[in-house]
Amino acid sequence: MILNNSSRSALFLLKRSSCIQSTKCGPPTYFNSTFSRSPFVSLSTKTPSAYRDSPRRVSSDTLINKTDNSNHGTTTTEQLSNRQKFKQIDPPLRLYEKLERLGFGTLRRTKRYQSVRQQKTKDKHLIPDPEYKLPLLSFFAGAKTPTSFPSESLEEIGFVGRSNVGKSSLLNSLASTTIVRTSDKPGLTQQLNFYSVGRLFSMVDMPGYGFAFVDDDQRKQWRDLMETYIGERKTLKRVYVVIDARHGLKLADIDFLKMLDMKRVKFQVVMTKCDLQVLPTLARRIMVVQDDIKGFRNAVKDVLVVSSKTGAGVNQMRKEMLFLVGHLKEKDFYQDKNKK
Ligand SMILES: Nc1nc2c(ncn2[C@@H]2O[C@H](COP(=O)(O)OP(=O)(O)OP(=O)(O)O)[C@@H](O)[C@H]2O)c(=O)[nH]1
Ligand SMILES: [Mg+2]
Repeated sequence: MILNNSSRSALFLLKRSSCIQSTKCGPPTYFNSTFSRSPFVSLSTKTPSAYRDSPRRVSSDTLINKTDNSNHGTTTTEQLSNRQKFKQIDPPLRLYEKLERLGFGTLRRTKRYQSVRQQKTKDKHLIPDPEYKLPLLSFFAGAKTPTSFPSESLEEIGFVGRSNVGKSSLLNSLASTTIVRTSDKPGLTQQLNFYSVGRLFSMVDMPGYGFAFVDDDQRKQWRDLMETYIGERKTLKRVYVVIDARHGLKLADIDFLKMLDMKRVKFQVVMTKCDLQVLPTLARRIMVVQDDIKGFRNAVKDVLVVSSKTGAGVNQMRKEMLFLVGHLKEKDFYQDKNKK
């Protein structure tokens, strides 16, 4: 029998379907799935991004709910995966404006953000903040045990966070220097390092917590050292909890925040490495983090956003620090400098 092209492919499809249904070929996994994808759709032909967004990657609960007829095709918030929920967060326009002003890029030219752009062009009288500079940074003490803490004199600001999150780099960036040692390998800072900022105040760089590559004894020793310092230091004015903007607050961070709250130490979350996020994702991440810290009594509600690499947001952080240690007058700090 001579077959033309179309009857050949029809025969091929018929054979393939009977093969899938027969046990000889092994049970195809997607047959049990509630997701009704045609078994003949070749996954390899999909683009990576399409594959990423494919319902196959969504948790099974979501999948089941999505195909549930009782919902009449609608999907409620509870049925969405965390990733989908994250994408649905709609940050307010003023947050985008703030991030643009801090130097975190500009919004894409989409219809959705047109109103922000129009609003911006109307604001012709924007006066940027002056450039704040910190005096020379100098290392004056390193402490591996509480007995080697230097005597209390200047007010201190501590920097904590998970390993490799960018604490030491942030100190360098704030003080426009490179004297603090940094590394792309976690666990470089292994003691409390005290740096004086001229005669204004001191910054204390601390080891990272939640570091899986050091042994438990070492980790406990660092944790005890930090807890003792934070709990007993009278000159400690504020603790900056540095987190990676790509990850938000992790369990180790929450655990540390609980300890700070218990010791009634005022702390503020600083999101760094913000250059590695696109603007809408960064804005959403900020909203999630702000929501996460709502329950902490000693948390400063505003989250600081910086990039040590590009310097975005660093000037704003310097301004906050100078105000905190009393070197910036209240009227200069609170005055809305952006309006005439
Ligand atoms: N892209 C980018 N990379 C950063 C930023 N800040 C720090 N890094 C990089 O992150 C890595 C870790 O930086 P460190 O400052 O050593 O991190 P750390 O938190 O002090 O690490 P430990 O001392 O090990 O706890 C380095 O390779 C830095 O170059 C940032 O804002 N943007
Ligand atoms: Mg470090």
